[in-house]
Amino acid sequence: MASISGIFSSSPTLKSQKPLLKPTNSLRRDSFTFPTRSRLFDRSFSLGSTHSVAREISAELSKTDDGVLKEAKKKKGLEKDPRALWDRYVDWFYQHKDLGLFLDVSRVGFTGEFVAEMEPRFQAAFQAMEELEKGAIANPDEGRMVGHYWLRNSQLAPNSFLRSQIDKTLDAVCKFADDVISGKIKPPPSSAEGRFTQILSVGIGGSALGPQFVAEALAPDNPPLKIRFIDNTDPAGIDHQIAQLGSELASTLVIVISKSGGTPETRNGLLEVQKAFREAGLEFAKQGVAVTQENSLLDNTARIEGWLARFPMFDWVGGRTSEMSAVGLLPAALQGIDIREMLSGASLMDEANRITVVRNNPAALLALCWYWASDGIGSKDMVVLPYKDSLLLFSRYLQQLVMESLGKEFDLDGNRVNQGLTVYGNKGSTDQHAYIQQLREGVHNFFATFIEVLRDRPPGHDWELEPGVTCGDYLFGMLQGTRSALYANDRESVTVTVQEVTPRSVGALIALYERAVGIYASLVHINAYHQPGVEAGKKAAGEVLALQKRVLAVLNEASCKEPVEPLTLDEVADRCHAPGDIEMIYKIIAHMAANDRALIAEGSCGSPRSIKVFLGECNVDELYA
Ligand SMILES: O=P(O)(O)OC[C@H]1O[C@H](O)[C@H](O)[C@@H](O)[C@@H]1O
Repeated sequence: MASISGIFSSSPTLKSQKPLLKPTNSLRRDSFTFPTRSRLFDRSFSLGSTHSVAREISAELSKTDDGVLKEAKKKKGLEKDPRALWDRYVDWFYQHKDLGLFLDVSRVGFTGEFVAEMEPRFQAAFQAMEELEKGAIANPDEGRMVGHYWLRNSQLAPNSFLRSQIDKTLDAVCKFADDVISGKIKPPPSSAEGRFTQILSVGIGGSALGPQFVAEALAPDNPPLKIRFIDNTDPAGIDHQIAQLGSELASTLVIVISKSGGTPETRNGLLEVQKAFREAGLEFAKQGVAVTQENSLLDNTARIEGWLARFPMFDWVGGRTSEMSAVGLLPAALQGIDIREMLSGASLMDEANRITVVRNNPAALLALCWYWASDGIGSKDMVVLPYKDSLLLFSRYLQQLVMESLGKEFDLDGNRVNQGLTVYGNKGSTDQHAYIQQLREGVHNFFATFIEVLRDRPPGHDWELEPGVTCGDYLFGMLQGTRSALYANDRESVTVTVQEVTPRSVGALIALYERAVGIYASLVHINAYHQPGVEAGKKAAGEVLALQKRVLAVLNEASCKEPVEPLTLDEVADRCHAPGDIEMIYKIIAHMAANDRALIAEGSCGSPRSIKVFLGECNVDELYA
């Protein structure tokens, strides 16, 4: 059994230390050294203050009148002269030679005047990013550092403790994956296979989207372990995944991923999977792996129940930027994906994104385009169109990365701004046969991002399906044609080109968009690293379930009477002392009735005022509970 619990050291988190600290205003961030942990805390907090200098600059700049943007847009339509457009293409063309990645922003109409106007904001954003990477409290509301960039270059981590956490985890992930693939770590002998053949990943949001995207993009045709996902609390969806595994459940490694370790959907998925294991006579603990923060509910459960392995999630890595932590690396490595190459692609991209000249910094160029195209307020949606089947899930992955990061009600100073940038898209050319009609001719509420992959097939496999033309040439033609047709109708677009879909280029793409989001957030002066809005929905869901328990108690009491007393909705609401919640009570009862947990005595759910309801079975014990 692989036990990596040593990785969960008992060191306190930075967050728990914060109240002990005294803010300083030192700006001499480069002169710090960190021989002891207490110095580390001092430093991170003083950098927090330094970070606020960049914030202040950015706050001032964000007050700048955006009249320039409007004026520039009015004056200048999109360039249509082919030679001038070619010049623009070449002038703004970005290439990263080592990564084989190119960025074309020529089909976004920003002007030189606009770029000059934005320059101070970009410089403030670069400064904020530098401070973030050095360990500033860049997520002020949650008092957290933001360290996903350290995951692909641990040397950047602000102290040796964090560095060793990163390195040890990466080594543990690689070793565990090697041992599972080689059969050194096996399922219990009851498995016919004698080795693990399947992964069932249980997680949601940032604990699912990265692993799903990477699996779709990079898993080989015959991976050492195949992967499936439970990323919801939909019972039918869960049953489907378990049914598909069939007898291979005995050789399935279940990876439960949750940073917080308390997300209800993930907990439910785990409970459902554990039930399936019990029913199949299997011992879950021997096949269960947890990826979560130290001492979370999930971590404690896994430790107490003696699961096969546990891997850490760090406080300073957000869910939506966790693909390069154990969250993404463990499932990827188990599928035979070269995770060190992914990390190296991301690291190279990070280096490029540290350049403080906008036109030479690909993430800054993207942020510039987003700002121009959506007026810095998300007035246009970003449609992401990868012309490559394996990148299908990129837009879904970006949806969380971009929308959860940028969709904010308040800016860093508490002003109501209702920021955001809507992302959607599937893939080309498939979408040309679905909604591109509207993009070309309909409501003009978007800009496009084409993701182009130059290599069609592995070398030696191509053939001409008509003289001089391959299947991949069609895909290429469709992309170029759509890009031109949209532009001809004043629809702007960005094109990101990679040579091939490889662990390196996928790592680079993830890093590119992570940084673009961070820079854009600075430009519009918001915190990209928290998600307060998500809590409102979770709280409301909890309230619905609490109300359901009261409804059940009321119905149970009436159903235990002799004779049974069917109740109207008004009666249920009164007895729950919740007359204002009658609509929700109706929905709760309709849901229970559809699942045979409540019986309708009179009327039908289609006519809410007419129904009288009771429970098929009364539970006397509960009456006195
Ligand atoms: O990883 P977990 O703690 O289970 O969280 C899973 C997801 O839940 C939330 O709703 C957050 O908004 C996401 O950012 C997060 O990725």
